[in-house]
This record gives sequence, structure tokens and C-alpha cells, in this order.
Amino acid sequence: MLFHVKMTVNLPVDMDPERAAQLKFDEKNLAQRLQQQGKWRHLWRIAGLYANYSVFDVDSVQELHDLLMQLPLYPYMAIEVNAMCRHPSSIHEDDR
Ligand SMILES: O=C(O)CC1=CCC(=O)O1
Repeated sequence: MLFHVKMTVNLPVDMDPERAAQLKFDEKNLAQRLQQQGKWRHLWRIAGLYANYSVFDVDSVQELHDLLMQLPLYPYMAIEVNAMCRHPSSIHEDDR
């Protein structure tokens, strides 16, 4: 199942810089692991914003939920989710 996810990060302005750096480091490690596993298919910066557009490929809504909630930056994110399905004109066989 494919989901388009928008994540907007709002770190408190008074957060300890070392804490912020650790969260970003942990987030990057998990994001890269999930990409290697094929769960996090796309990760794009939204130009001009501390936000991203992502595409997740998961087996269930529950898996997506659990995955998003374990992101280190989750407590500081606004998240929007849209379910996607194959477009009849798509030429990409792996769209599903
Ligand atoms: O920087 C972001 O958009 C938040 C984020 C998601 C994965 C990652 O490494 O950073």
C-alpha cells in the first residue's frame, strides 16, 4: 500500500542544539534504514520549508502508523497522510 506523507518539522526555538542535532541524526539513520528496506520509497525536501514529501510502501495502515510514530522527530512534526493507488495511465509496473 502506498501513502503520500507530508511531514513538517517544528522544533522549539529554545531546544538545546545538541538535543536537536541528536534527534536529526537518529531520524536520518532510521529514515535511511527504512529506505534500504524499501518501506520509505521517496524522500523529498519541500523547497523553502523544513518539511518533506515522502512516499511509504507498507503492508497496512497500522504499519504506516507505527512507523511514523517511531520517528525520533515525530513529537515535533505535523503529519498529513494521503492513501494512493495505481493510476490507470501509469507506465510504472511497480505502482500499486
Ligand atoms: O528533515 C526532515 O524533513 C525530517 C526528516 C525525515 C527523514 C529525515 O532524515 O529527516
